[in-house]
Amino acid sequence: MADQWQNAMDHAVAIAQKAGEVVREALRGDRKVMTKSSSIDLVTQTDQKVEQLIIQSVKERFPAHRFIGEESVAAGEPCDLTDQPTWIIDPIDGTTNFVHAFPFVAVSIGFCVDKKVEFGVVYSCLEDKMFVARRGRGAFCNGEPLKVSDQEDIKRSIVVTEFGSNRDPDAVDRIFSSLRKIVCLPVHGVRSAGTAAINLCLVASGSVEAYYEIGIHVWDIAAGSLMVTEAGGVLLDVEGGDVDLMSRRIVAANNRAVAGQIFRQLDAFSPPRDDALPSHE
Ligand SMILES: O=P(O)(O)O[C@H]1[C@H](O)[C@@H](O)[C@H](O)[C@H](O)[C@@H]1O
Ligand SMILES: [Mg+2]
Ligand SMILES: [Mg+2]
Repeated sequence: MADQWQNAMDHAVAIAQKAGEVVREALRGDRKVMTKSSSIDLVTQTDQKVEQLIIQSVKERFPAHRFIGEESVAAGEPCDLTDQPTWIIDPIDGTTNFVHAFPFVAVSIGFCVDKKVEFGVVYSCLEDKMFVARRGRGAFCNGEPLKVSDQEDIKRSIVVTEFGSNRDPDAVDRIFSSLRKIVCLPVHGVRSAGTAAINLCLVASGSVEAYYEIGIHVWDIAAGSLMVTEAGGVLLDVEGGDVDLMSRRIVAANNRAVAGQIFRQLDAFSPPRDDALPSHE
């Protein structure tokens, strides 16, 4: 059966590729760094330029579609997810990596209809890996199908997480207490790529068993979350309920056994929801 969203997905892949060229080119020159909510919440002109490039090109092709973009929300646009076709864009996921030339930087484009992610595109620009997932049709990296790890024991797993940009002492204490419990299970290892989108692709690829984070935003995870489920993995909230893309909390794992062993260690907290803020932190 023909795929209703094939044209949009092809467009997303093409524009992610083009955005990746802009990111790679920008890495060859100086990067002017600005800050958003705090001194460690970074943004560059490249983040803004890439977001505009993506939005303009999608608008020309699909004028009725809506957008949630990280840098547009930072500039005061609403973060409203309706039932209408909506592109959810993180122009550079891993801006801190980009600023420091730490080599994991992604362009992340999710596409939702009726609040469900229909497709996700994550382009890992420096690895030149194009991850694509289509709801009900699988997840792929450079055309090769992705499959999660079949490990069921957290003690034989690698877990990925991030510290994020929240330095509120209570949040930092909870992040460390959760991490301590996970490290001491013990797990084989803990890693951080510095980008939620790539972390989710690592779960989808079977390179790690799980990823969790509190404090991410919908644009960090919209595309990568579908990569995980289409590769056979699961998503949960950090307290074990259903994942909510606007809640800023996620556990992504290869299976329910590992996801359950993760969320039970977590000292959960609730940052302000993406859909409850006039503009994001
Ligand atoms: O702001 P960008 O788009 O680079 O995204 C974020 C990452 O994706 C998080 O996992 C990560 O923890 C950081 O909060 C980072 O800000
Ligand atoms: Mg991001
Ligand atoms: Mg970003």
